[in-house]
Amino acid sequence: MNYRILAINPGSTSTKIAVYDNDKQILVKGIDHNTADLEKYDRVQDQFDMRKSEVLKVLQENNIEINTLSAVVGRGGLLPPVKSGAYLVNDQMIDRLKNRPVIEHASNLGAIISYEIARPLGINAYIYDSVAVDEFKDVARLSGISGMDRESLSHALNSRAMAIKYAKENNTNYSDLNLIVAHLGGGITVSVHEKGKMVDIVSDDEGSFSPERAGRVPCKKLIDRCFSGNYTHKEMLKMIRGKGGIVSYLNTVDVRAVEKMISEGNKEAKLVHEAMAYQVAKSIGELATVVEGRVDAIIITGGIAYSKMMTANIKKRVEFISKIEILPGENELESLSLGTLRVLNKEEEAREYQEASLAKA
Ligand SMILES: Nc1ncnc2c1ncn2[C@@H]1O[C@H](COP(=O)(O)OP(=O)(O)O)[C@@H](O)[C@H]1O
Ligand SMILES: CCCC(=O)OP(=O)(O)O
Repeated sequence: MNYRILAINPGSTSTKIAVYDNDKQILVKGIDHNTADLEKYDRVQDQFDMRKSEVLKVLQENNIEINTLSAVVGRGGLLPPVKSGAYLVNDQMIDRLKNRPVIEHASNLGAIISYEIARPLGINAYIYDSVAVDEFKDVARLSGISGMDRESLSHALNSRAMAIKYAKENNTNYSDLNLIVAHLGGGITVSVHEKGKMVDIVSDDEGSFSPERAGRVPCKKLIDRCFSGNYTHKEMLKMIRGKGGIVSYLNTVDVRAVEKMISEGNKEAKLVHEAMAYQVAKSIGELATVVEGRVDAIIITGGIAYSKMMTANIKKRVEFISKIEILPGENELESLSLGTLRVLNKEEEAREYQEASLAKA
C-alpha cells in the first residue's frame, strides 16, 4: 500500500513541513515567519489562518495536490499529559489546544492545522510523541510545593527518536537501555529514558538556560521582580521564554554568532557559552541519579549539537558518567512522518484522545 503523509511542525519563528511517500521524503521546507508579523498576534492561536495558508501555498508551489494525501500529522502541542506514540486528532483535542492549552506554544497549532487540512479531505490527522508525553514515575512529580506538581513538557519527539535511533545503531532495543538525551535547540530539555520509558526530565524552566529561555533562575529574585510593579504578566513570561538565556546576555539566539564573537575575543560571549555547557552538564548529572548511575549512553542532539565547542565543553564534565553520542540536528519531520506511516501500516495503533483518561489510563 502506498501512503502520502504531510507533516507539520510549527515553531516559534517558522513552520517546517515535509511530505513523505511511504518512507521517502519528497518535499521538505522551512517557512520562516517575519518576527514583526508574528508580534501582531496576541495569541498563538490567532496565527492559525496565516500559517495554514502558507503551508497550502508551499504544497501548491511544489505541485502536491492535497487530495493525494493519505494523512496529516502535526507536532503535538501543550496538552495535559499524554502517552508516547500517536493520537488521532479529535474535537476534544482541538478544543483543549484552542481554548485551554497548558502553555501558549507554537506547537499547539500542529494538531489544529493538520485537522483543518485533513477533515475536508476525509482523512485522519494525528499527533505523534507530543511535547506533553508523560511517563514520569510518581516520585518525579513532586515539586516541593503541595498542589504544584512538576510537568513532563519536553522535546519528546526528537529525544525519543534519537534514543531509538541510538539503540538501533547499536543493535539493541530502546527498551533494554538507560539513556540520557540532551536536546539543545532554541529551548533545552534533558530527559532520562529508563528501559524505554521517559521517566524524568529537566525541563526548560528547571535546568539550563538556552538561546531564548532562562532555564532555572533564583525563585526569590524572580518573585520580587514579578511583584515589583515594573512588569506585566506577559512581560515576565517573555523574560523567561523568548527573551531569556543567551539572547538576554548577547542579543542573539544564534550560537554560531556567539562562537564568532568568541573567535573575535569577546570575553562575555565566552563566559555565556561556557555557562550554558556547564548547566547542561549539571542537568545530565542530575538525571544520572534517577537510574542510580546505570547510564548506557548520553546522547547530545538538536541544532547546537553541531557545535564542537559546545559538545566538547559538555563532554568533559559528563564523560565520567557514560559514553557520549553526538546526534546533531532535529529529526522531527521524519519522526512525525514515519510514526504516522507505522500507524497507517497497522504496525502501531493511534490512541483516542480523551481528557479524562490521560497519562495514567
Ligand atoms: N553548526 C552550528 N553550530 C553551532 N550552533 C548551531 C549550528 N547550527 C545550528 N546551531 C544553533 O542551533 C540553535 C537552533 O537549534 P534547533 O534545534 O534548530 O532549534 P529550534 O528548532 O528550537 O529552533 C540555534 O541557536 C543555532 O544557532
Ligand atoms: C516545552 C518543550 C518543547 C519546546 O519548548 O519546543 P521548542 O523548543 O521547539 O519551542
